[in-house]
Amino acid sequence: MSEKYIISLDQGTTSSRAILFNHDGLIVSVEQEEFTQHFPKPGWVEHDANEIWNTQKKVLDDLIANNNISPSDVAAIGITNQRETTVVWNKNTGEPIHNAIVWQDRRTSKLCDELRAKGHSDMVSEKTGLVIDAYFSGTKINWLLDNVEGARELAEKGDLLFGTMDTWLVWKLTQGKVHITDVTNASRTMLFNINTLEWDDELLKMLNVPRTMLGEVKESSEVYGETADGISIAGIAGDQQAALFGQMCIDPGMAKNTYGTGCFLVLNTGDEIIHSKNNLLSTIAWKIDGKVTYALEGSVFVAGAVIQWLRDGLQLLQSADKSEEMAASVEDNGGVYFVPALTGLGAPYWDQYARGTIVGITRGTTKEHFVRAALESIAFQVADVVSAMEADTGVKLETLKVDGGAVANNILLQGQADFLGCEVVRPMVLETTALGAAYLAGLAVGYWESLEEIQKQWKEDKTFRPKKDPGIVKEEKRQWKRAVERSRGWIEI
Ligand SMILES: Nc1ncnc2c1ncn2[C@@H]1O[C@H](COP(=O)(O)OP(=O)(O)O)[C@@H](O)[C@H]1O
Ligand SMILES: O=P(O)(O)OC[C@H](O)CO
Repeated sequence: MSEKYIISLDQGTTSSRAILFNHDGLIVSVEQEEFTQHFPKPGWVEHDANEIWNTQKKVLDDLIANNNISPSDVAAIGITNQRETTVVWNKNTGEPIHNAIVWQDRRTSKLCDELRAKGHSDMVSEKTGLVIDAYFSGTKINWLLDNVEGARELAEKGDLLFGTMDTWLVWKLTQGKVHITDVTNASRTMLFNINTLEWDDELLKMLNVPRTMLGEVKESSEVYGETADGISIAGIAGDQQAALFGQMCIDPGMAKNTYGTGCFLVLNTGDEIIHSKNNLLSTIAWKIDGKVTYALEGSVFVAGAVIQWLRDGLQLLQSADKSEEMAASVEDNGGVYFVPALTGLGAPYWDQYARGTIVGITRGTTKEHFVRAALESIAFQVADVVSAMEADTGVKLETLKVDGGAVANNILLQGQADFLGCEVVRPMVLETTALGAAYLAGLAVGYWESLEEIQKQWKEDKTFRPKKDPGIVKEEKRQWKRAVERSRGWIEI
């Protein structure tokens, strides 16, 4: 293969990035642009899809220009994206009919309550692997069609298209020629049957979404089309699935957790769909060469975001990385427990009416205790998800591979190993999400020959092992559970 590089486009919740990888799976260069977060009402979160496209295009162009490479040096582009975030656009004009509704947005909570009350939960869970929640795309599309003037008529006429961010980017990159998604993103819409691998008529009817709005569902590693300058777009996966692949969790029983804005713990369950009895999600990890791999996922909505809030909201921290030093300066949390249910609680509680709660404050509490409690809250939430997973699979987790912006924090990862009672392993390349998409694209075009070849590229940076007295851990977990109970159902319906 004469081409030297693969490019990953990582369209995240807060920024668009383009990353250049070489054949060793190492990062050559990164470009990143943040974009605007819109909060039009409490609990609502929107992005301007045109701004997302413009930032994504800019970082791609800058990456190529700043590294003095030409498109012909690039074997393929892989796309990975924030999942569930929903954009609807007019296929004739190419213009979105409204801002994209972001995965964190809670505006459709009431509709979800109604769907549950009508008894749809079991059917949705059986078909999609999901719980009924405002998190997923389906109710967001329904909201857009019912609340944007004229939208329903246009949709019925077949003029509107729906996409998650992968779909939107492919459509833009191919100048409106290709309207597709991949199985991983489709599996987060609440419209896709993960058993039959098709959009599902009963779900479409339940949410009143015309089938003409939906793109064709593709595998995660194949050529979907090409950019204006002739680069093949050859890999797509939602960011958490891409991270699972980038961490090379390719065998059943392997798990990774990504600590970003939220935390997403994903366990490879092979060709088996495990229907969780403990409020986790079944989802598609990837489909490659006709073979589907499934996963079990625990999604925690607020993780690194709690540190961001201490920094920007409370101005208690100068920077996110200062949290490590501050937390290390106290022996323990001083009895303070912080439940960061700032946008409700995700797995395993799924309480959209929970809100942030801090308990155990005394005259002796300092800001360092607050910071320590905030970091511990991330690790406690992950431990809750792991307990649910172990209950579902009957297997004790022995190793958790970790990645994401917050894993720079050693106190967090040591706390995680203590609360889980298992090894927590941080890899050398932390950009596992982008790497996963690069691998998917590179495999499709023969840039990498096989999984065996890329498996050798994964390297460990550091392993954290449990150190804390198990008796103390047990007591701290008990206190955490009490704090969670106090945060639940806070918003009155
Ligand atoms: N050293 C640190 N300790 C704790 N949290 C951190 C640290 N560095 C970054 N973070 C948190 O990690 C998040 C950024 O991680 P990133 O993976 O870039 O997130 P995302 O992809 O969700 O935008 C932020 O919420 C930030 O507060
Ligand atoms: O953009 P991130 O990394 O916060 O990930 C968002 C998730 O895909 C939401 O499900």
